[in-house]
Amino acid sequence: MAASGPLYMGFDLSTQQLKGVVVDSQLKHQHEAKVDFDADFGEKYGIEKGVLTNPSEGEIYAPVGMWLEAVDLVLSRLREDGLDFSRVKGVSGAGMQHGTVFWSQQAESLLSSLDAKKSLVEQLEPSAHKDERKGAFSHPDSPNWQDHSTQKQCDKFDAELGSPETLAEATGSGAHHRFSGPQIMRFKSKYPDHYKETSRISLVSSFLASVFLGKFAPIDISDVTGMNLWHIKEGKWNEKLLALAAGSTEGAAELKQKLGHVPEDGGASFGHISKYFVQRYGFAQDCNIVPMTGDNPATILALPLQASDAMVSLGTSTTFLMSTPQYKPDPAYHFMNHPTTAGLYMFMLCYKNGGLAREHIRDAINGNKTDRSWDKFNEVALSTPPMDQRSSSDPMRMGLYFPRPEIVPNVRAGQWRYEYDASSNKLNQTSAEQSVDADARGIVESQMLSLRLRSAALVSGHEINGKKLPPQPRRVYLVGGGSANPAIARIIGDVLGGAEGIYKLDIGGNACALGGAYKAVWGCERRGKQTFEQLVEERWDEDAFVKRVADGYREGVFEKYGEALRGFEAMEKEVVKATSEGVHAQDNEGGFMAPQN
Ligand SMILES: Nc1ncnc2c1ncn2[C@@H]1O[C@H](COP(=O)(O)OP(=O)(O)O)[C@@H](O)[C@H]1O
Ligand SMILES: O=C(CO)[C@@H](O)[C@H](O)COP(=O)(O)O
Repeated sequence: MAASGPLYMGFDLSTQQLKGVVVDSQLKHQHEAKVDFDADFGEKYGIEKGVLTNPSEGEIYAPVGMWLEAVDLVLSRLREDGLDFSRVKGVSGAGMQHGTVFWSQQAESLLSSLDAKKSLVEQLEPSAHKDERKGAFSHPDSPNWQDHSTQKQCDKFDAELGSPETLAEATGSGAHHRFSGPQIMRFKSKYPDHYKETSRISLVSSFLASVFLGKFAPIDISDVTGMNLWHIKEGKWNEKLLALAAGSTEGAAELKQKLGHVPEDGGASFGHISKYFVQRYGFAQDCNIVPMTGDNPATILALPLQASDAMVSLGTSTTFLMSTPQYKPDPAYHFMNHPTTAGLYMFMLCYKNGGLAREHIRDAINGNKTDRSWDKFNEVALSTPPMDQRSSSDPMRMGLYFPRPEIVPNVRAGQWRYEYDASSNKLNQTSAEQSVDADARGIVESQMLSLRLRSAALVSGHEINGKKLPPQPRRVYLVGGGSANPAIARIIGDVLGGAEGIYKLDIGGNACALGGAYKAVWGCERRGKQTFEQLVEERWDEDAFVKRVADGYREGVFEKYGEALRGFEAMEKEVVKATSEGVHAQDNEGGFMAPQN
């Protein structure tokens, strides 16, 4: 018997891939497909790890035409996977946060009159085909979240409302290089003609929603909080910050128009899918486009996350996510609107040196760049003792591994190694002459110590089998490409704890797209005021959807990392101070460093 019943589709347009996941009403996974930008388009667009770079200015960006090609390709791969598009009743998803897309004056008329016999890129971005016709974009590229060209603009954003603290209080974050407000400010001054020609500025998420909708889709209520332009508590654009980005008070009105209205409800359909997709792929005509959100907000929708749970997303970036009713902003981290539930917030830490920095150590351990296996990395990581401390009289060894300039803390690229004696609280910088093998455990410990340090105020104690445990997350859920790695999961449990353990979603590598698909289910099937959490809990199948992959809290080990935290915090302070004073031997601005053995 042919399968029936509605299906829901979620996308994840992130740094290195476009992924699509399809689920049914019961949240069960049905289909998935992906486009890998380097593998599928590396040569054509000249990208590496999904992006183009201009190191002299710290710019990192991606060609929008490539993403359009990816949309057609991922849909054709879903068709090859057997998807019956006529059953798809809702589409939602996510885009990497902060990135902006600049639409031209003729964009909406092009979007609404697409010919189903031709590809999206041919019609919307003809210049990607060396065609001189005007396309739908006033600028061909979208700044990527790894871009770090906006220090000057960030200084102005931090000062505009009085201090980084007041900016964070208003917008949920201090100024960050990648945030859309500082990026738009720089774009306007670098490309004044392109800015003038822009009819609409989308985020990556609302760009993707616009393509499916066939007209401009509004910016999402959660993703808008990654711009440094939205006043979270007032629920509206901050006029002073708009004027700063646009260069004048009159400019603020024009910018507000280019950004458009932001609806409060993350679940209300924007309308039906564009006829291009109905004719080309056979989507149902009444398929709804439900607001697409940022990749991290979508990730927290992939499971019924409780307030005391943490998610660690091991993608290109490493991010730490919690859903919380508390709003306690600070320039060191981010608070964002929850994508579905008013009154909840998403707490986030985001590191630029995540997956690529771990790969960098993996390649050094493997001794060559062609062997991409994680086996040796995992083997040495698990055979190295916590903090590389072989006996209690040895100092702890720790380091910072930043092949690219880092966000948390804001320092330029470099690699530093230290020894820390916890009993005397003494910290010494050591030379880079250490065996690279110790770096496998070292880099994961370093990343996790940073997360533990900064999330300490949000976690609380738990009682397990009548025993009181120190403050830590109840569960840690791992998602993103790196969640497939058991050694990394083990070390994460050692450092972060996790009263009930470390868990992984069944399709953890696709959690973000999955969260997007669940959002589509909620947008289309919610009853009255049913919240996203209520709907997901009602349909959640714990045994099928999540797996416990490692122990969390281990008595003794967790406490040892607690001691290491003091040294880690001091090390970071020393590195930040030294780099800001320019006293720094081993750094390397911009690109990747040569392995240091
Ligand atoms: N077995 C593994 N161990 C560690 N890292 C892995 C493993 N498999 C994939 N990765 C990492 O996952 C990253 C991609 O994750 P993904 O979530 O798909 O990225 P993004 O969403 O940023 O495009 C790669 O950079 C790679 O380093
Ligand atoms: O900048 C951030 C969050 O603030 C990044 O998390 C991006 O949203 C992209 O992440 P990947 O999914 O590509 O790692």
